[in-house]
Amino acid sequence: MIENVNVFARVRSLSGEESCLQIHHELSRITVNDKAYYLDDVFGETASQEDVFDIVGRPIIDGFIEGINGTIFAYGQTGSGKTYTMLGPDINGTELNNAGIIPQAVDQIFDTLKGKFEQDPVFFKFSMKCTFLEIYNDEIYDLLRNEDIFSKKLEIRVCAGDVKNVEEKDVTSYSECMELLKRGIKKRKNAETAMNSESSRSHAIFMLKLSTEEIEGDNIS
Ligand SMILES: Nc1ncnc2c1ncn2[C@@H]1O[C@H](COP(=O)(O)OP(=O)(O)OP(=O)(O)O)[C@@H](O)[C@H]1O
Repeated sequence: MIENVNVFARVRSLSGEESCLQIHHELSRITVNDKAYYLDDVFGETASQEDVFDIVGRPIIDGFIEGINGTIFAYGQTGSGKTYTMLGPDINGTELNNAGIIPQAVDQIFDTLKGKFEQDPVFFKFSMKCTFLEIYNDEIYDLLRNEDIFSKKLEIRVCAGDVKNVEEKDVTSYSECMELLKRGIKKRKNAETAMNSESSRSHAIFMLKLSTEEIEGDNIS
């Protein structure tokens, strides 16, 4: 069962080095230097991107399509595999191999919505908007703005709980959404760290806002 907050761990391979982490998948336990931690699930070095998405992403996306807000975020030190898990190893490549949580989520969302629409083109309607922000040195930048992002800092509207003047783009398909994602990623600030040759220097937030309308008899929901 999915709780309000679920916590997962994923261990990446260390190219030949010995790891101090041990994974016990059935017990959802990770052991670090003999200290055991129990989480909602744990993924070892052999877990695939699909394995991670099925447990971490799919329930959130199912809820999102039904109108429940959801967030998936990755946390870890530089080089630990956040970008790999969220996006995949080569998000800008022409072939999307080993797609991470975000591309798989976008695919599932449009697949489900288009299926619903094809079943009932008269009574089911949907629209989706996408925003992509980065937080760098405590400032917020819009990754989907056409002009130079360094010139436009944005502000959080605390009362409204959103970001002022952020660009919201309409998306109608998986490929449109992926184009925006790739465009935004190219604008992110990257630099090398000792642990990662292509380290992201900021926190990135990719958001989708979905509106649906279903007509059943006289009821519109
Ligand atoms: N599960 C995995 N399987 C294979 N390779 C992985 C895995 N996780 C990460 N890697 C590889 O490890 C390297 C670092 O991963 P990644 O860039 O995702 O780290 P990160 O946590 O996003 O780092 P940063 O915070 O510095 O941006 C990349 O070359 C990535 O392809």
